[in-house]
Amino acid sequence: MAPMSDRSPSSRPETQSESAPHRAGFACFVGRPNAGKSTLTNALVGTKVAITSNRPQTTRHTVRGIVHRPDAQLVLVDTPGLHKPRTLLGERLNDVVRTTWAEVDVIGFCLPADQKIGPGDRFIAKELADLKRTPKVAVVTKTDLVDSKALAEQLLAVDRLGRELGIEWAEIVPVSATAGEQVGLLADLLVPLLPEGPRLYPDGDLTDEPEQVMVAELIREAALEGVRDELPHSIAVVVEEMTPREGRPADRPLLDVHANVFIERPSQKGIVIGPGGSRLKEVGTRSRKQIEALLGTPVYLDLHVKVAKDWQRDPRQLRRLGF
Ligand SMILES: Nc1nc2c(ncn2[C@@H]2O[C@H](COP(=O)(O)OP(=O)(O)OP(=O)(O)O)[C@@H](O)[C@H]2O)c(=O)[nH]1
Repeated sequence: MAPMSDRSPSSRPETQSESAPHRAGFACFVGRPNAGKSTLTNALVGTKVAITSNRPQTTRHTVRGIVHRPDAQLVLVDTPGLHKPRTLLGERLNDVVRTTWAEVDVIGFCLPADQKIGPGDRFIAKELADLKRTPKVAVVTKTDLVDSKALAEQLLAVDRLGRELGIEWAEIVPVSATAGEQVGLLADLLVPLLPEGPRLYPDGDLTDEPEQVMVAELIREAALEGVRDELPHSIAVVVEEMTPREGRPADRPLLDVHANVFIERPSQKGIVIGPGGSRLKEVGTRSRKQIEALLGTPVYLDLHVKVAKDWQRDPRQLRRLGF
């Protein structure tokens, strides 16, 4: 195994970027729900682009974050978790995941340091083993949650898993995205696995996800906070309109955002709206702040809760909701 080399971003000679060929390509993080994929994407990119939550399976859209370096451009594709499909939506999500895996230049397999490797991890690892050509980096996440002994054991367990399933890890890297530990090193190790080539996106781009989709994701994230476990899959958010308010002075702009929160059944309405509308108000306040931070402008957010009956099972509804 080749974990934890002592290379660090600061130890790289400045001149290397001039002599080494420029590399550019795509990487995606896979792993079971809650493995820390979105948080890691954000830490690498340095700004909030993917949606994190302490609830599983919140990442719906393929959100790309882009790491710009003098020597490379690393485009991160954040996929939903692969899981046992129970609905049409579940099947579509799994298709999205597999298609993404086959297209990227390198896959980062995220395994949390604080949890034993379980059936969920093995399920994904077996799928990875079938993808012979794509280099795979095992990323042991959340290292801040364990001591060094437990971390060492986890690194060995990951090594064993690879050997057992015939996966040759290009690297095994422990990171903590929240503490910012080894995040730069991970980028250093991913870059050499990318093909040589010019940059794929202009400098400064952080994501090519349309703003409306990111705004919808932020609202969805806020709407999922603190609700019952079964509700997450029943919520979809569509931003209907985002327009600058007319007649505002140039130094005090306001962006009007109109969004619909779709649920599957009328009985779920109460959960989302809360007593006297209190919950929805909270969701609005929380997501508005995030949207303002994302877009850098004050926002007026208008949220409506609507019932789209059994939207997860209806192909027509799925298309309308952006799946
Ligand atoms: N302590 C600690 N917590 C972390 C770290 N990375 C992620 N988390 C937490 O783990 C939870 C899940 O993180 P996410 O990044 O949303 O996980 P994910 O793999 O993208 O999850 P899905 O979207 O459900 O597939 C969140 O509560 C994060 O705050 C880390 O490095 N340290």
